[in-house]
Amino acid sequence: MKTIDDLNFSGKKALIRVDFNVPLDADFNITDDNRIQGATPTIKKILADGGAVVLMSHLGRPKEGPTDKYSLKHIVSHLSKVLGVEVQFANDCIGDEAREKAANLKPGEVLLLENLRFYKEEEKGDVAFAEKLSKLGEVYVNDAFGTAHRAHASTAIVAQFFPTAKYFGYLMAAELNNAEKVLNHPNRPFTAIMGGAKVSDKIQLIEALLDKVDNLIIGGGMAYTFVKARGGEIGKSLVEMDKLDLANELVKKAEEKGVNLVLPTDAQIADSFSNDAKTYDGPNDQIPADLQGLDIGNESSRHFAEIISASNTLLWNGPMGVFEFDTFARGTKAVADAIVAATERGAFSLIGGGDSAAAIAKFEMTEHVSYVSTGGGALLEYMEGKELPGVAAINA
Ligand SMILES: Nc1ncnc2c1ncn2[C@@H]1O[C@H](COP(=O)(O)OP(=O)(O)O)[C@@H](O)[C@H]1O
Ligand SMILES: O=C(OP(=O)(O)O)[C@H](O)COP(=O)(O)O
Repeated sequence: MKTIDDLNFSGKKALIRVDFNVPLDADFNITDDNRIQGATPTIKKILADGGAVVLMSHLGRPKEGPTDKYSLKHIVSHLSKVLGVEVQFANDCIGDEAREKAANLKPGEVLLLENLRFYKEEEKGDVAFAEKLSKLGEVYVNDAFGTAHRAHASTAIVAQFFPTAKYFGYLMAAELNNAEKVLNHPNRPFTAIMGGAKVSDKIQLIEALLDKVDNLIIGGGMAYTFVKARGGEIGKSLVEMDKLDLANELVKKAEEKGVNLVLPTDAQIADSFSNDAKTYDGPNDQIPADLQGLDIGNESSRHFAEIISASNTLLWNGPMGVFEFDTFARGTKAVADAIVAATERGAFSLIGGGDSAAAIAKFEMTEHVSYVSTGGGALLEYMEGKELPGVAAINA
């Protein structure tokens, strides 16, 4: 893997694709800067070498052209603080201003370009647009793991203009190494814990994992589709009626492959989708018609924790319940606690997926697991065995 360690950036201008698609509140404060922190070592190494840095990113999914809401100018002051450098900003990612500011950049200086997605050419992977971007640096670095599953102008196409001067940043390298370690060199037993809302989002990952894991724990909203498929009564719980056969097939496949597929047995049953709901723990296949399961029950939490405790590699994707409400965060917290305890006695734990990372952050456990991925969709696609365009473009 060609990383930025293979080059001394002294006197060089690096064009770095980062993923600064960070969550902002109504006052444009960054609510989670994991992705900015993640790209910092790459930027600092290049500056320390005596190089200059031009940063490019998208923010959100702007529909039509420049909008204040999606401007990257909102992150400049925070980024300056994190880097300890006064970051310059270009109000457009291409054009005269960007060109001049990039041309005048001195060693040790950093320029951030405006949101790439203000041009539809970015997502279309337009070659002419990529070429314009390529003029802003002499070396191309991709450190945008969170966007590596997109074949966009700045993540993939631009690399062709740097045939001998394209490198992976440290974040990209760390993400790929950790994902690879879990997938291909896990210490056993290897347990995957899947949760979240929908089976349909995770189906390919579940199938791919059946060839890799010893235990596959399924919790969260998606577990009810499995319970329903077995003929259980799940009340108003989340279900995908068109995925019942698929759920049964997955259970059968797991049996054939000798994978221990573990479903919850009880649920925290609620009378409404709210933090103030009245709740009780009961069997998740006997939920009254007007009620719904919004978390796994305590019996399931204990069972999941036992399996996690006995594991040496852990992959967690998706919460066990509606953890955004404290009332339904108990199961997710129990799983997080078990993962932290296993990590402390030497297991390797990889946390992926936007909501699992948010849950770990909410419980202030980010420092107590082995690795929290900055990728949601990108990590899932990598784990499913797909080639990521952002990775392929550097390796080409
Ligand atoms: N039992 C449940 N009923 C309804 N929603 C649930 C349930 N369990 C989890 N969820 C919701 O699933 C969402 C996360 O799903 P998903 O996006 O698939 O996870 P991730 O982003 O980690 O991949 C969370 O917002 C959570 O509230
Ligand atoms: O937030 C992102 O991905 P994620 O929602 O899968 O974590 C990336 O920045 C990619 O954004 P996109 O899904 O709009 O291409």
